[in-house]
Amino acid sequence: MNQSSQQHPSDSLRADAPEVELVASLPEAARPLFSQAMLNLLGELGRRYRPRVDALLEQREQRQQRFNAGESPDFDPSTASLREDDWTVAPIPADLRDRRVEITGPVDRKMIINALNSGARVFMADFEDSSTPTWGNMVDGQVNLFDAVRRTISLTQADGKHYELKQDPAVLIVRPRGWHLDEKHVLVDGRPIAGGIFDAAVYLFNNAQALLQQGSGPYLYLPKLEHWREAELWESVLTDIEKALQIEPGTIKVTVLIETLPAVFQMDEILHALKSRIVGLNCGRWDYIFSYIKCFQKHSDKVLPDRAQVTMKVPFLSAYSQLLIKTCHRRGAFAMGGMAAQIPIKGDEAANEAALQKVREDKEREAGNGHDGTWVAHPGLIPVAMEIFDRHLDGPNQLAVKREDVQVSADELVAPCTGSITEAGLRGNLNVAIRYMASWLDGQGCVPINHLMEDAATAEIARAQVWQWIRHPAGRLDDGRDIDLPLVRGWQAEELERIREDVGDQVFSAGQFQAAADLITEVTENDEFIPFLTLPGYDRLD
Ligand SMILES: CC(=O)SCCNC(=O)CCNC(=O)[C@H](O)C(C)(C)COP(=O)(O)OP(=O)(O)OC[C@H]1O[C@@H](n2cnc3c(N)ncnc32)[C@H](O)[C@@H]1OP(=O)(O)O
Ligand SMILES: O=CC(=O)O
Ligand SMILES: [Mg+2]
Repeated sequence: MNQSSQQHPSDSLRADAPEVELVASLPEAARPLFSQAMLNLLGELGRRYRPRVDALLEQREQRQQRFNAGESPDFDPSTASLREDDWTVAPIPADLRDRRVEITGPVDRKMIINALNSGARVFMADFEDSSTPTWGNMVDGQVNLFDAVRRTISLTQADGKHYELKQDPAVLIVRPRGWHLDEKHVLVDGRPIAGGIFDAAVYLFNNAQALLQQGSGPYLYLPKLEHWREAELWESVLTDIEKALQIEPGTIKVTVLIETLPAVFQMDEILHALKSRIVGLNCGRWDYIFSYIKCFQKHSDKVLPDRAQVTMKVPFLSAYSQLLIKTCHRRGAFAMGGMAAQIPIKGDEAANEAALQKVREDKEREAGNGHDGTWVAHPGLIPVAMEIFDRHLDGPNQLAVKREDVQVSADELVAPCTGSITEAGLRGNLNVAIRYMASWLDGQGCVPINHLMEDAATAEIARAQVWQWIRHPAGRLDDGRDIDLPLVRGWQAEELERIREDVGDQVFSAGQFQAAADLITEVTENDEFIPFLTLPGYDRLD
C-alpha cells in the first residue's frame, strides 16, 4: 500500500521526490502523526542517508575482520591532537543539569505514565534494548509520547485503575534504535529506512516545538555507536531535522551511550563530532560486555567467565567507567552511570534486601567515582539511588570532579577477565536467552527473569557467551568438562523442558518458547558470529 499517495495529495511533492511507502497500516490514533510533511521528511532523510548508513555498517564488518585477524581496538593516532587539545561541549540546558537518577523503560502507555510520575529526574523512553521493534510497538510508542509531551496521556485499565500525569513529571529523553536495525515497514525509494532515523524523525517532527514551548527541549539518547563517524552521521541527520523544523542548530540535545568496545577508545572524538549538542556519555555496561565478547570472538585469551562474575569491579569495566568520567568532565559533559540488573523482589524480605544491597553497592561505586547520575530499571529503586547520589553530590552534578588521577591504558581497557565457567552459568545463559527471546518475539522487550531485569543487551551476553565457550579451549567448565555442541544441545533441550514445566503446557504452547529456542540454536550453531540477535529476530517479527 502506498500510504502517502492514498492519504495525502501527492501533487504537493516534487517530481523527483523520494517515494515513501508504508507497508503496514497505521492505527487510527497514529494517523495525525504521519502527515504528508512528516512523510516528506522521512523520504528526504531516508534517501540522503541510506548510502552512509550502509557504508558505516560495512565498515563495522571490516573492523570486525581485523579484530578476528588478531587486532585489538586502540586509540587512533590520527586523532591524537583532538584528544590532546582543550575544548568543551556547548552549555547544557537548565533542565538537564541535574540527572541524579534516570528511570528507563519501554514506550508502552502505562510505563510512560508511571516513569514520568516516578520522581526520577529523567525518564529515558526506550525504542531500543527494552522494546521489541514490532510495527505496533514502535507506532503506539510514538502516539504515547505525543500524548505525554502534551500531558494529556492517560489510561484506565480493565480493573478500573486510572493513570494520568502528576505535576512536575521527569524530563523526557527518547532512545531511538541503533544503526544496525532497519524499519522494514517504511520504504524509501524501495529500501527500508534506518530504524533510528525513523524513531528520531517521527518523535522530533511531532514534538520538538511543543517541548521547546514548555521550556524543555527535544532530547535523545543515542545507542550502540561503534565509531565517531557514526556520531558524525547522527550530527548530520539531526542538523537536517533542525533545518526542516526551522529550529536553531544545536537545539536537539543528545547523550551518547558508550556501550561498545571500539567506542571507548573514541570518546573524545564522539564528544567532538556532536560538540554543539552533546550533553554527556553513559556507561551502557550490558551492551559493552556483549561488545567485548563480539570484538574478541576469535581471541582465546579474552574468554569471559560466568556473566554473574563480570561485574563493574573487574579491571576492564572499572577502567572503562573511570576513563569515561575523566573524559566527560574535562569536556564539560555529564558522565552517566548505568543499570544494575537487580530489581525489587516481592514477598521475600530477605531476598529483596539482598537485591537492594547490590544496587546500593553499585550506586555507591558510581557516585564515589564521580558519575553525575545513574539509571534505574524500576521505580522502587529510585529512592535507593537518589539517597546515594544526594549524599555524594555537593550540587546538582559532579562536573567539577575532574578525576585527573585516572590514567587508563589501552591494555587496561581490554584486560582479560579471570573467573570460572560453571554448569549453572551455562544453563542460566541458555534458559535466559530462550525465555527472553520468547518474550521478545511476543512483543515484550523487557522482562524480569530470576529477579533480574533482562533486555536485548543482557540476552546478547547470554547467547554470545554460549557461542564463545563452544569455540575456545578456555570455554571449559570449572569441573574440567569441555563445552562443545553436543553438551550445549543437550542442556538447551533440558532447559527448554524445564521452562515448559515452569510455565505449564498451555502457556508453553501458546508462547514463543520453541521459536526462541530455534533462534538461539541458529545463532549458537553458526560458526559465523551473528552480530546482533535482534537481526534474525526481526526477520521473524510481523
Ligand atoms: C541494558 C539496558 O538497556 S537498560 C535499559 C532498558 N531496560 C529497562 O528500561 C528496564 C525497564 N524495566 C521494566 O521493564 C520492568 O521494571 C521489569 C520488566 C524489569 C520488571 O517488571 P515487573 O516485574 O512487571 O515490575 P513490577 O510488577 O514490580 O511493577 C510494579 C509497578 O511499577 C511499574 N514499573 C516497573 N518498571 C517500571 C519502569 N521502568 N518505569 C515505569 N514504571 C515501571 C509497573 O508498571 C507497575 O505499575 P503498576 O503498579 O501501576 O501496575
Ligand atoms: O543500554 C544500556 C546497556 O547497558 O546496554
Ligand atoms: Mg544497550
